[in-house]
Amino acid sequence: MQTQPAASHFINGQYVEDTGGEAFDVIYPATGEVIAKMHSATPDIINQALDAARAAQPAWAAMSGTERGRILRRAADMIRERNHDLSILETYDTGKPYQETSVADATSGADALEYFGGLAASLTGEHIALGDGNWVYTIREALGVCVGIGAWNYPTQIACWKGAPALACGNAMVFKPSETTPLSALKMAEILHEAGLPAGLYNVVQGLGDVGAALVVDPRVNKVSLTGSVPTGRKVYAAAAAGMKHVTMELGGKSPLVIFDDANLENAVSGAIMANFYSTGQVCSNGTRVFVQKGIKDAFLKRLSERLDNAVIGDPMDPDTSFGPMVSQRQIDIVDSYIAKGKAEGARLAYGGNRIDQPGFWIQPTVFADVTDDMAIAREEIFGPVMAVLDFEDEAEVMARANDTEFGLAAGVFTNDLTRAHRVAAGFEAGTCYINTYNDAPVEAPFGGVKASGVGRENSKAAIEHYSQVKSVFVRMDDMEAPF
Ligand SMILES: NC(=O)C1=CN([C@@H]2O[C@H](COP(=O)(O)OP(=O)(O)OC[C@H]3O[C@@H](n4cnc5c(N)ncnc54)[C@H](O)[C@@H]3O)[C@@H](O)[C@H]2O)C=CC1
Repeated sequence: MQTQPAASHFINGQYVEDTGGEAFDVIYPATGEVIAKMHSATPDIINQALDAARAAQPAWAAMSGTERGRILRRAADMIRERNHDLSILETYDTGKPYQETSVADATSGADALEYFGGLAASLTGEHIALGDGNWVYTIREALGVCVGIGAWNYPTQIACWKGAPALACGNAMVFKPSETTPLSALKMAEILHEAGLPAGLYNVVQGLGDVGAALVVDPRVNKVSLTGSVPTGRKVYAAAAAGMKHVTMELGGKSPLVIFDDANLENAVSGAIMANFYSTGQVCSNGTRVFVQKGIKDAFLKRLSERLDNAVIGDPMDPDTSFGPMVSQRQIDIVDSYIAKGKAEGARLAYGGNRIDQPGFWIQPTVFADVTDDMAIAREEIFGPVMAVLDFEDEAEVMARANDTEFGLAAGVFTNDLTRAHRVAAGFEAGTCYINTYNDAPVEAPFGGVKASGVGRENSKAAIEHYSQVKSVFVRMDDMEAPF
């Protein structure tokens, strides 16, 4: 497959290069090979993208929602038709197994375009009757130019989860992918324009944090949506606040997964696997603090080890492979350092813990048992395949411990006690909760965090609120009065 794109950026409906920008390599995580060479956006490229977005947006907002939606839904169909090639590209970009990318990346992007394309025609204001025959009507308006900044774990999905609601509401988008995974957003831009999106409405510019920072502070930008870490989120939120811009912050987490001893053990083990090892643990909502009630601790750890033995670790392009490499040298080094900390702090290594000796960024699925709340592996986001298993005795104790974190992205519970399940979900300080399941993220449901994990919601009708604003128009039918 040709992994080198025609150029680094996609602006005003076409590929654009500027070799004056800092060069960086794209690496296939499974082998460490360079698969593309890119250039970071120069100030001129950033200017071109924002000017194009600014120029194209008013006419797009003036189109009917039905027309806008038709283009998004056409793009969704094209993504599905090309799912195989897009999934291979995503595997090259991220290292995630084709078994995953073929069902969870381009397809999830298509879901977003289909969903928001469907909603576009239904975005209306309301009529509000006042006394004496006077009234107000509201108009749901686009914000203008939205900037999207992506993380490296779900590059296609993030490009679409931000682009689809933005475009459906009549905005233009300038998207900056993570410098680690810059390839697939370009394909999304290509497809959107092939589907009929007018030039200038979905632009992609490449670069590191400085390019993101330049976009955030630009006065031509009305909204910023970031998927990234909490430290980056704090910087971006503060910079956007100075310009009073709208924000969506999808940030990191250290989510709790609570398994009571009445749970279906096999399902609970499946939940813990999905909450820790899918995408080699590189999922923001992962339930990496697994609280297991003492009565089933030994059975849980035994069954978990047996199930982990079934992981197929190998060539990510092989459809049988179910566990791939980490995304980068930097990320595997972070994970390694946390494994060392876990050992040093006295946690018991119950599974894995070693790098796999081959080119690329390979590490075993890793489980620590006997973890306590104060350990670094129980407090900090690792963003890799490291599960921390903590013991607990009763519900009140585990709820206090589960919520004792600065994060609040997600939380899960496995139990067969119906009332307890809902009581626990109500008590979690988290934006996204799961009962007897984990890490589902369908486009129909709101997704996002509380506390340090974020602001705003992606997906669902809730996202519309974050990509549009309401104008109130007061209409007087009788005579206007004034004091003098
Ligand atoms: N809540 C969510 O929906 C998700 C959150 N994440 C979080 O993302 C993190 C991993 O992704 P990374 O790419 O390492 O995160 P990161 O925070 O290092 O980078 C995210 C993006 O922000 C850009 N950036 C960095 N500094 C910036 C600045 N000062 N101004 C503007 N942009 C800047 C980067 O170039 C990148 O595109 C994890 O913490 C993870 O939890 C990842 C996926 C989903």
